[in-house]
Amino acid sequence: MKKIVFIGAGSMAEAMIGGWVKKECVQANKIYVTNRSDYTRLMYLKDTYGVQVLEKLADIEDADLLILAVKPKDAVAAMQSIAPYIGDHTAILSVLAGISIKTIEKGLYARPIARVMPNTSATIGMSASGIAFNTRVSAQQKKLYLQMLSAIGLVVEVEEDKLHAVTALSGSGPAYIYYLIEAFEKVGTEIGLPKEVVRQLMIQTLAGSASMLQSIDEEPNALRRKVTSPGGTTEAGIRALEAHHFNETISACIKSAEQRSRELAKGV
Ligand SMILES: NC(=O)C1=CN([C@@H]2O[C@H](COP(=O)(O)OP(=O)(O)OC[C@H]3O[C@@H](n4cnc5c(N)ncnc54)[C@H](O)[C@@H]3O)[C@@H](O)[C@H]2O)C=CC1
Ligand SMILES: O=C(O)[C@@H]1CCC=N1
Repeated sequence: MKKIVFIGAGSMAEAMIGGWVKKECVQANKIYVTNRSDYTRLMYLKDTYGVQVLEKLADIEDADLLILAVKPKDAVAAMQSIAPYIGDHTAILSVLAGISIKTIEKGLYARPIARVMPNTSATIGMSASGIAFNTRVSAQQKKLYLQMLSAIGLVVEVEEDKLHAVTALSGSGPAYIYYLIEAFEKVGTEIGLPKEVVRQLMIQTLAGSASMLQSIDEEPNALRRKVTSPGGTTEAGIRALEAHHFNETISACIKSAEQRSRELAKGV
């Protein structure tokens, strides 16, 4: 691909650009960025990653790929602004939460469209992404998208409707984990450790547990049992989690996010 244009230059665009440039998967000078009005932000991306700033919307005409990366509420306006200039051969990759392939086809006409739900860990090549395609995406294009997404982490192909679940779990997931670390830091300081020490200990604990799950062929439940001594500290902690409805809390979190993704699809 000679020209890839990001429509929207926020957190998710930066995470993908950062990941691709670092992994040398896409040459920075083939990536163009544009947004609604914040030119300083575009210059920051240019200076940091070596990407190009799109001079005017008409310059999308010869783009091979447009990446839709605005907020879902701005999607219709963004599509209306680019529709007059979009070239016949241009394919679309959307990272918009909720917004369906059908809506994108309505806004940008019949063309190859892929919807991906990455997460911000793309920055360090550790995204967990789900992807779905419309029928116009060729086998060769699919292969290319899967390669591009693999360069910034794990990618799993799913039916389009399942992207709501992917969004709720791994799209939003990093925020839940950061929230968890915030909670550990709060309580850790309450019971007498400096915040920095709590952070170090819990990041390592999180990374260690994730690596155990990746490298050892055992169920989470079995690994948990190995930590939990009868009558010990873990058992006391887990009992408190159960008493405070941990499973219901997680279930409410994921179902609310999934529901919100479905609402975004309806423009709510
Ligand atoms: N932030 C995240 O962790 C993830 C976000 N997403 C999706 O990525 C999309 C972008 O999210 P963020 O980067 O977090 O948002 P953001 O608010 O950081 O960035 C949005 C960008 O779109 C630009 N924009 C708004 N209207 C525009 C228009 N009409 N034309 C051109 N540019 C326009 C804004 O100026 C801004 O640069 C959303 O649809 C979100 O659902 C998907 C996965 C994870
Ligand atoms: O919060 C959001 O709507 C977006 C989608 C997944 C992560 N951030």
